[in-house]
Amino acid sequence: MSTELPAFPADVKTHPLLVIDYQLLREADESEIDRLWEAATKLGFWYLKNHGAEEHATKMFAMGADVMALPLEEKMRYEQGDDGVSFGYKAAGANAVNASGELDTVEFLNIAKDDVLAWPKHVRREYPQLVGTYMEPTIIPFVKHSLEVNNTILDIFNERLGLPVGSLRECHKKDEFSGSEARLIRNRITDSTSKTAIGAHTDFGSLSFLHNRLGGLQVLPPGSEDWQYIKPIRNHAICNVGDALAILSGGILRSNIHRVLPPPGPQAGLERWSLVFFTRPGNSVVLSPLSDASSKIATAIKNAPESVSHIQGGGSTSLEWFSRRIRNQRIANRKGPETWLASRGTEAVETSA
Ligand SMILES: O=C(O)CCC(=O)C(=O)O
Ligand SMILES: [Fe+2]
Repeated sequence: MSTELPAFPADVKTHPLLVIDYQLLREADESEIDRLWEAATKLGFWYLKNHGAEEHATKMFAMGADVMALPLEEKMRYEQGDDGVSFGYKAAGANAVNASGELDTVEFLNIAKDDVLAWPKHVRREYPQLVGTYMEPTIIPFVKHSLEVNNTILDIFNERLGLPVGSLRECHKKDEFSGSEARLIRNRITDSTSKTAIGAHTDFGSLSFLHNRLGGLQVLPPGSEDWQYIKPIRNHAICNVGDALAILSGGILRSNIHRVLPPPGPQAGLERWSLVFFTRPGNSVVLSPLSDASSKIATAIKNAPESVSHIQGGGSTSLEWFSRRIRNQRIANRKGPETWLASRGTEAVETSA
């Protein structure tokens, strides 16, 4: 993909994020860890620099361009289906973006971390053959690096949450099947500059490691009525906390609602590509606050206002949580606005209020 993209417009309001230096996190720099903690607990989004994944991401975008150029008929042979499984291809228009059932405009390719780590075996599903040619040079290095970055951050949160060493790692075991996946996203040029590409949502899992080249991502900051753009910054990833970690931490870590629109200003009219690695808990992990393991989490739950009771997760397993959310956003499963509501995670209370 060309790096000569038009700049993000200067006259569009953006929401600033703290810039966290991954190398400093690795060196256990206390003041950097303080800043990460502030970002993760207040908004739940931050920029990450010096993360070492930039080259891997560039190669992933090239892989994505190649694979997405396959005929639709070929991609549809690997479609994710309507049963609440994410892995595989998702065509544009297969998901709702809101309760009235408007259609999304993005296509995805979701590659399971379990298939990547087991390669050349397929343990979760098959992908277009072309994907296989990119496994060793491109996909495996990207996924391994992304896991390393997210695990480093999980270990920091583990300590700050006062959990026994390794508790969060135990919830995200490398060898347990999970919903963890790499996602390549293409938003084709549409004739609208305002049509929602991905509807408002919180991420389903624990940590998302996102690579953006063009604008379009927006957050609804806590207490705000206005959606605000997150400006892509070269060589900076965007990281955010998802529902699973918000629930496990008793709401101390924030899973913030976000959405994607077509790129703004002079970037409008360009195809938008993005890339995410999602770290999600092992399928068997029960999504409930880890109150028994941490007095900080127990206190957070005790003091939580009634309005955030959704943060308790309801005790479903990670697999159930994840499947429910995916299944109910599929337009093929839509019965009415209730289907959209059934796809909601920790954003439910805030958005329906
Ligand atoms: O494309 C983006 O910038 C964000 C994608 C996203 O929010 C998601 O896939 O969950
Ligand atoms: Fe997201």
